[in-house]
Amino acid sequence: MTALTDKTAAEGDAALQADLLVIGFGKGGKTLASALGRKGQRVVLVEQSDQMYGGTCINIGCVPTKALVHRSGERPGADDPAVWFEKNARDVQDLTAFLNQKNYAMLDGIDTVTVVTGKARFLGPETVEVRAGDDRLLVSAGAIVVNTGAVPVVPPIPGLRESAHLATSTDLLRGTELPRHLAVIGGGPLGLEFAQMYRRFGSEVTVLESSPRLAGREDDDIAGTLAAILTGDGIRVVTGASVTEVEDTEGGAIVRYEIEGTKGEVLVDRVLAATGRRPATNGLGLDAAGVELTERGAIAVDEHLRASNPRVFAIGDVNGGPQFTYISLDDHRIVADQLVGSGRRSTADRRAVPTTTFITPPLSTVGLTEKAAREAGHNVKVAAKPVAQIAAMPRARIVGETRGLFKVVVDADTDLVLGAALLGTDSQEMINTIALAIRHDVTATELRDAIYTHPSATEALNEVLGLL
Ligand SMILES: Cc1cc2nc3c(=O)[nH]c(=O)nc-3n(C[C@H](O)[C@H](O)[C@H](O)COP(=O)(O)OP(=O)(O)OC[C@H]3O[C@@H](n4cnc5c(N)ncnc54)[C@H](O)[C@@H]3O)c2cc1C
Ligand SMILES: NC(=O)c1ccc[n+]([C@@H]2O[C@H](COP(=O)([O-])OP(=O)(O)OC[C@H]3O[C@@H](n4cnc5c(N)ncnc54)[C@H](O)[C@@H]3O)[C@@H](O)[C@H]2O)c1
Repeated sequence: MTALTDKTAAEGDAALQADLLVIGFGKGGKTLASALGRKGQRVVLVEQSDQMYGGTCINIGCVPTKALVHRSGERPGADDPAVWFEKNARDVQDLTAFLNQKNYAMLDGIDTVTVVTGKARFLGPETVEVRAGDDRLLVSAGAIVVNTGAVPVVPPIPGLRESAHLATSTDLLRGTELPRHLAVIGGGPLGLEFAQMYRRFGSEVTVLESSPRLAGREDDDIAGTLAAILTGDGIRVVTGASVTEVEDTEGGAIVRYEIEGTKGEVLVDRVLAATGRRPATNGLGLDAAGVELTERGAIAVDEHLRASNPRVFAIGDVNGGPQFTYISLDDHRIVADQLVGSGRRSTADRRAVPTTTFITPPLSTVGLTEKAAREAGHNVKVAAKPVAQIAAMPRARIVGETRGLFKVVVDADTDLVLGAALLGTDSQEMINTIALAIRHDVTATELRDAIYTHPSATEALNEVLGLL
């Protein structure tokens, strides 16, 4: 059993009985396993790959991408871009290897937690089989939490799946070669972060997005500023594009597309499929467990994240909720509350969940857009100012990043903040302050007149909200 777990090998067991079984080493699952293990519960945490201790975020998601985004802005002009990229890619891979081992040790170091490395599959409502090669272990548990994440979608574009040049985000993060020309199919957060970071490392980049514009949910002024920043960086952004075919040739892959009947094509050496991620439920044997799926293939859960089998919970990307690490973390709070708390916490408690797309400068949002607020019938006031014109925010000039637009949407009748879209330096920090204000009914006037540190980005609120 050594392939599965050192602890069972020592005891020679082929079956484990636990209070809690967590399938998948994601953010919510590992936090739950750690919390309940520290309370003395017998916990088994199963992860299918030793490359994934700690889950998507630290190994193939948030951490390596943001580390590369940061490093992409630091290239010394004279350096060979390919050499510089390779060095940085290796540095970031070292960082994720370090965090992976830290995560393993963090859980394995708890006496009552057993980390099992193998692929889990339900055999029945309360029994799971874990396999690694020829090794097999049966685990039964009072509560079972599925935290298996999501996997990239490769769209059914003729020639794409067969192309030698196809890459998922995971493939790119595990490589060290700088593409000469990268095509990115899909202009969502993942596509844009990769597009801009490769561009800044020195690749030519073409983004092919099927929607009529980028950031389709955002107001026109924010979406327009975003597009101008990306094209200003030399990224070719093609919107309204229907990608019709990918054909491998000697010189790379030809990606063909159409916009309203007009054909176009681009020759590239790498094609990133960035068209979303779907819940990872394949091979989990959910039928055997009596666990139902939604129409979109996620595990169907109630507001306490309980599945149709009441012993089973689903947390993180696999339950079809917003795909963010901090949502997986919050999911763990709800399940912990069910297992060892008051049982009152639920997904309905969530208000004003912020997002950040980590392009440079970052785009951070929370709550309603101006358009959505008007459509919802609010009497709307808007404060918006280009970052370059915000005199009270020297931070932008200090860090040499003055691009962007800050916009806050306020209810004119109540003075409460309805939403914000902050495209500008350090907005990934500022947005958390605005989200907290929305959640706790802090008014726009109070936010405007608050004392902020200097020179920070948040102090822009003193000036921008003064426009109301
Ligand atoms: C490139 C990229 C960048 C991202 N950037 C951000 C960001 O900046 N901020 C943000 O908040 N979110 C970001 N995300 C999204 C975020 O990473 C995910 O929403 C989050 O990691 C999901 O966590 P989770 O808890 O659902 O599970 P995951 O962390 O995905 O973990 C699931 C684990 O389950 C394992 N597993 C699957 N099936 C089995 C099985 N049958 N048996 C055993 N183990 C199994 C998998 O190997 C995996 O380790 C990014 C995602 C990607 C891909
Ligand atoms: N900073 C962050 O928080 C961050 C970063 C990366 C990823 N993520 C998460 O990971 C998940 C996956 O991200 P994503 O950007 O891949 O997914 P997404 O679903 O958010 O965006 C996919 C984009 O691809 C476009 N698209 C779909 N099919 C297409 C096609 N055939 N041709 C061209 N365009 C097409 C869609 O219109 C959309 O704009 C998201 O849920 C996101 O929340 C988060």
